[in-house]
Amino acid sequence: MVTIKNRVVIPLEGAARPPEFITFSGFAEEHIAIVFPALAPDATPLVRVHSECLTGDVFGSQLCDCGPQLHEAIDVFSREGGILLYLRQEGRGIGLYAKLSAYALQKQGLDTFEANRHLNLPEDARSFEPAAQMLKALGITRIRLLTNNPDKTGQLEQYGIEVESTIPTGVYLNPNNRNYLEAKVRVKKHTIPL
Ligand SMILES: Nc1nc2c(ncn2[C@@H]2O[C@H](COP(=O)(O)OP(=O)(O)OP(=O)(O)O)[C@@H](O)[C@H]2O)c(=O)[nH]1
Ligand SMILES: [Zn+2]
Repeated sequence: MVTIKNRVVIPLEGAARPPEFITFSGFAEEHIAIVFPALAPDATPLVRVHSECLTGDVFGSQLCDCGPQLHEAIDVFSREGGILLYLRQEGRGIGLYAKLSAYALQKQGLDTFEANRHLNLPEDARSFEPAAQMLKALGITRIRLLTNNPDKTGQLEQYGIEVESTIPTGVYLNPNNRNYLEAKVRVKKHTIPL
């Protein structure tokens, strides 16, 4: 059973009201929930389930859209409140080194999913069960979800979270991530209007 371990308030640059960073017991990875105080506490919570992307989240890589999606969530939640579940699932769960190997293959023409398979790894190794477990530990079973990925919505429902509505993120297209975004739409049916 996943339970809350600790809560600590951390002021963030640009966030008028500081969020709580929440740690958990019950899974191996160090997933965290970042809870921004809600303006309307009775409304269904707005949630972003974000998979770690060191290159995009920290360094602003243009090969994906993770960085701007993360910052969009932080901006919106800073204003309205919301819950950011930051999952330590680098590279769709295959890890950082494997993701960088997959990037090398993508430079040779494979798409993001073919590249994982070429490395004998799953196209997408993520389970979103920990996200559902974290929400339940926070006492939340009904959410509004910020995502373009239908698999996230489906898995959260499967693990007992009612997704009242799905809200798409912005479209963060640039010349370097077009192939990546097109593959997500073509293969995994992401709802990105390209
Ligand atoms: N293996 C691999 N992982 C990638 C690649 N590009 C980004 N990632 C990882 O993909 C994850 C983000 O997944 P996405 O499919 O972009 O988006 P999503 O989180 O499923 O869906 P959204 O909620 O709409 O953002 C992060 O863990 C990134 O590190 C890549 O080319 N190869
Ligand atoms: Zn990324």
